[in-house]
Amino acid sequence: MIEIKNLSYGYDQSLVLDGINLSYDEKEFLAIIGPNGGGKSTLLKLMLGILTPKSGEILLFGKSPKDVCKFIGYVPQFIPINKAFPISVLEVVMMGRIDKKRFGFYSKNDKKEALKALEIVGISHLANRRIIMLSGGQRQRAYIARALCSDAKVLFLDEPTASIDTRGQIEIYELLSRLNKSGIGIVLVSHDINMAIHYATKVAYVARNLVMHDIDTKDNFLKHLKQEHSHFCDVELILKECSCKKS
Ligand SMILES: Nc1ncnc2c1ncn2[C@@H]1O[C@H](COP(=O)(O)OP(=O)(O)OP(=O)(O)O)[C@@H](O)[C@H]1O
Repeated sequence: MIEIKNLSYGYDQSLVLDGINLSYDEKEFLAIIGPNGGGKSTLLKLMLGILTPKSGEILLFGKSPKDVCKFIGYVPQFIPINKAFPISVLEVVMMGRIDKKRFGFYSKNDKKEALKALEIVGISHLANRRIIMLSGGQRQRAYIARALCSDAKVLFLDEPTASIDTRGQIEIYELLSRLNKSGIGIVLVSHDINMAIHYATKVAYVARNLVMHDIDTKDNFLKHLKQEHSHFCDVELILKECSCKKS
């Protein structure tokens, strides 16, 4: 579903990503981890078609990302909220169907789909509340609902649990895991290695290059890190000596 071949990208002369290869299908819950400035968000933006590769190729569902945006739901890292604009949760979620509007109006079906998405993420009771009144975790659920109701086959999320408390983080990861099991692809950038390891089925470590790890079980992955990467710590994974296949 996502095929990346020999991808390189730099904002100026120097390369941020160099020779990246990745093969992903929607059955997987893929977490992209790595150090600050390693190129995680850049990789996500390339997969979304927001940026264009300097060299190499990215195919989503066999096509260029720009041609398949209707299958992609994106939850960005920062979503600015205009406090003076009293938009409701339901209205935010319906924005996911903006391309389906007819003559500038949402249909009954758009509203039905938005309510269904709110039901799935567990906050249908908050549909009429102003978005600024929600907690960080509830707001993040609303944005996931917005991405879902666009009929997305894969969700891309950039740091979905930043500034959410631990309980809220677990709930968001549980929700994403459930969505993944129901057939929706999940690709997320995370700094929280513990959460990523616990919920993801694949972990891509990105620091200019990409190293892919399969996670059959959390224990095996931690054992693997201990054996192969003696300087592993919670925040900075340094996998330069990694015996895993560098793709
Ligand atoms: N628009 C831009 N113009 C120039 N350089 C940029 C731009 N966006 C990112 N960079 C640089 O590209 C590199 C990779 O940035 P990116 O945001 O992809 O890293 P990241 O792994 O997501 O980092 P973090 O974990 O800190 O969010 C960094 O050195 C960053 O300064």
